[in-house]
Amino acid sequence: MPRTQPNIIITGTPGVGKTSHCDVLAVNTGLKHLSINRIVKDRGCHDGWDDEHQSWIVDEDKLLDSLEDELPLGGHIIDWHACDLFPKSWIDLVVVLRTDSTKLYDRLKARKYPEQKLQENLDSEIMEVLLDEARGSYDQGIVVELRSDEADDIEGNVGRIETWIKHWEQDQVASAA
Ligand SMILES: Nc1ncnc2c1ncn2[C@@H]1O[C@H](COP(=O)(O)OP(=O)(O)OP(=O)(O)O)[C@@H](O)[C@H]1O
Repeated sequence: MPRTQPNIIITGTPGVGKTSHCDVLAVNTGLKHLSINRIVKDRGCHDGWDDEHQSWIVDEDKLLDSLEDELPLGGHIIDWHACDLFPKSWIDLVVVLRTDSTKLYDRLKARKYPEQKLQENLDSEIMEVLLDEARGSYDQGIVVELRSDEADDIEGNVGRIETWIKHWEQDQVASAA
């Protein structure tokens, strides 16, 4: 059955501002904010804790199994630092947030990230790893790169995404008529 509400991935390097964007977008649109980090932990979609990287070792099959009934229905904002595992047929828009490396350094430092993890994330942002992943996994037309340097960017970006949602929903109605 065609979706009446879209599924949107908000992705990017840790600290780039995904949660900050998703929280506002969820309030403004009523779409459901799915924090994949929280789902991995709460639904046990992992093979234990990785001490070195201070993160859960994600079991992608379990994660997809746990999402396969709800996600294809639409109406979700998917918040994660990876995007390539979600089937193309589930996803309508992929937003890759980007930020300046000095700003990212300050944000991760404020979160007391260990030096190695901080450096890995900085490298990942500089090398555009998430942007490449998004472009390699989805049609070019649905991948959008947005800046998340200043607090004002959040409001502007969310406004742009809300406009996109309205157009998407109008297109769905038009193509169903
Ligand atoms: N556009 C922005 N301008 C200024 N500060 C921001 C911006 N976006 C996020 N921040 C700040 O950066 C920090 C990290 O933001 P946030 O938790 O939203 O990032 P994230 O990408 O969701 O991180 P993670 O992947 O680790 O969950 C927070 O302190 C937040 O207030």
